[in-house]
Amino acid sequence: MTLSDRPAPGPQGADAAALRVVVGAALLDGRGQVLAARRSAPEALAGRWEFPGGKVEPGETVPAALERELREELGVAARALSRLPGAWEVRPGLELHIWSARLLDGEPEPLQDHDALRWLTADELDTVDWLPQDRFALPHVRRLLAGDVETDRTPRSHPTPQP
Ligand SMILES: Nc1nc2c([nH]c(=O)n2[C@H]2C[C@H](O)[C@@H](COP(=O)(O)OP(=O)(O)OP(=O)(O)O)O2)c(=O)[nH]1
Repeated sequence: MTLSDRPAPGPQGADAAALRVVVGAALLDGRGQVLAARRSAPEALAGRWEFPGGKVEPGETVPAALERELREELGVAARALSRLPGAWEVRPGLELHIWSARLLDGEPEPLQDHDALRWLTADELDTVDWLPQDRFALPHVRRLLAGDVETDRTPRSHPTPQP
């Protein structure tokens, strides 16, 4: 059972006030690859892989938070597309949501919080050491990737290796 199955907060909104969302991006390149990022901090999480993103600030929408985090952490412009099913507890009061996102401009770089980035195909999703909660999202990401190949034909914003 995921946290999405819980009853909605009561009319006072007390649960909602206590609950914070961290949003991760399944950032697609339009060619069937998704970006994974290796955390550099804190020490307990360093070396584990995640979907780049961060906590939604008070008063901010989830898509806006995602787009802001991708600008700050990776230096890219991206558009949040839609939320994947599920919500997973990171710790009490903090739950993880994953959204699909499209890279619009820029080449992702590990500017903040990460020390490595990898574009992964569906077949490569299991080749990195994901944070535990992120593993629950992988079946949804795999489905997303199956529908991502050549969905748009605009030039990729990250370079193709030359022979
Ligand atoms: N960004 C991100 N965080 C994740 C994922 N999976 C997962 O368990 N987490 C956890 C790691 C952290 O405990 C927490 C997010 O914290 P964060 O440090 O990335 O948030 P933030 O960028 O907003 O940083 P701060 O304002 O707290 O300094 O959620 C994921 O896929 N992406």
